[in-house]
Amino acid sequence: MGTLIEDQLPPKTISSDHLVKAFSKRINTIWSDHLVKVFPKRINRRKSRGYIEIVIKKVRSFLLYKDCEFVLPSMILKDCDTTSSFQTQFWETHNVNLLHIESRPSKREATYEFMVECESTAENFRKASEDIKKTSSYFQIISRNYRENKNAVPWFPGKIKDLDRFANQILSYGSELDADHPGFTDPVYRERRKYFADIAYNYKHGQPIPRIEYTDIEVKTWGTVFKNLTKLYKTHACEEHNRVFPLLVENCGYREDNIPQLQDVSEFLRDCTGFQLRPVAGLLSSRDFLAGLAFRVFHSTQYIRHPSKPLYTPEPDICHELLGHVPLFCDPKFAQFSQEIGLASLGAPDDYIEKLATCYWFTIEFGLCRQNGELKAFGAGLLSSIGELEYCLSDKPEVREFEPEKTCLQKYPITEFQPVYYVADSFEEAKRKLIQFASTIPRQFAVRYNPYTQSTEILDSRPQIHNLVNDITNEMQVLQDALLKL
Ligand SMILES: C[C@H](O)[C@H](O)[C@H]1CNc2nc(N)[nH]c(=O)c2N1
Ligand SMILES: N[C@@H](Cc1ccccc1)C(=O)O
Ligand SMILES: [Fe+2]
Repeated sequence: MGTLIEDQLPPKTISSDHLVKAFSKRINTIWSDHLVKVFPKRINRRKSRGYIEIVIKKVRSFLLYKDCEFVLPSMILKDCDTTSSFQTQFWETHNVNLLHIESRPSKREATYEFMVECESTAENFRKASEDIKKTSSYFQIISRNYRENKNAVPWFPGKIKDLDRFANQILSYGSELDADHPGFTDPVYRERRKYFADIAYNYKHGQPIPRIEYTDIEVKTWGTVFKNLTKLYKTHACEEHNRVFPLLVENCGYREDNIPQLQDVSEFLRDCTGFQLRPVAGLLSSRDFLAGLAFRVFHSTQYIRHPSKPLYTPEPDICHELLGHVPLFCDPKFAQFSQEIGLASLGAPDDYIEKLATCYWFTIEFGLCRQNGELKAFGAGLLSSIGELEYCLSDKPEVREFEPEKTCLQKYPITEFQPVYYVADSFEEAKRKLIQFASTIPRQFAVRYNPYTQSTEILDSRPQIHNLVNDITNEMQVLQDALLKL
């Protein structure tokens, strides 16, 4: 992965164009970025105008990149209230490099809130933050570097667009195959994987997902998987999967001789539950992957498994995403359950991320459920693997009740059939248990997803909670109205 980024580093003489690129890469790639939220205590309310004019002293150019303003170090703030200009100088004297500063009307107090993005050594940052905390009425550090800073909340996306930052944080790039991968020695396959990885790497939120002309070999592989799996679904898949599948055939081109396009599927999903797909170049960390779910965004691969092993693949591929995951994300209760796992993960400590990832594994990937007294598969890893779909409902594996407190500790293999499966009574029941479990995660605030602004909100003040009460009261009104008219 490293090379991809280094290739784009600026040459020795720097044009402003190159700087823009370098800065955007830094924002995306340096994990030590700190996002600090500060309330200046003595803000002059009449004077503050909700924005900051920036004059850069030593470097003349003011850089604008997409919707972000990247501010060079050694700058001062002019023509805004004295508090924030004090603060900027303050960061400077502490040798903290400002990358981005933003002011917004606060949702917590009748004042403005400053979001400051900066980088520095851990020691300088600690000193500066201790000092600034004294002059602030609200102070929070949200950092990628949370392991070095015990006061920091692990960084998580605030706006849906922030998911663009995951693209270059993948654990393995799509074209880097392990030696035991069936496509490892196939140069044509590797080239193709690079092609897909690059599409995902360059994808930005809001763009349509590029359409793919799949090769004959790829379509044939899909056909084999599709034909064999659809035979099994009636007896092995849960009701929800069987209910939705015909709609995907009807609306999204699910056919033996056609690999559906992610864009078409994503649009259909949005109509069903508001879920959407986003292409991904490789494996994401559990933290990033789960955070996507909080926004009802599912990171999907676009390539297909190697033709030599159509019935089993050691990693997710388009068969797994489209045949395993998509049908269930069309189900409202399942969608809610999935988002709930995502929301619980935001800002959670590492050990809890692992526990949630394990719950994800034994439900969304490999879960079973009880329907009309029979066991059925709802996990996507089962619904996309002919071998494992039959195996999981045989009498060979061990089956236990889904109990997040216990399930979250279970170790599991990734490249072979699961020795243990967990059963949920219904998605609603699983969600209820999970919310209960999530309330044990140590976190100083509640998080809520605002679908209107497609952003996550940290709820840690009275005004925000009042707003929530207000929203719910409106909903209650609708409920009451509906009940009266029944
Ligand atoms: C959340 C859990 O760790 C899960 O296995 C995730 C990890 N990262 C991933 N990344 C991608 N691209 N696709 C996936 O299905 C997953 N699964
Ligand atoms: N084994 C699954 C793919 C998969 C791999 C890893 C995790 C989840 C799913 C299949 O063959 O379809
Ligand atoms: Fe999956």
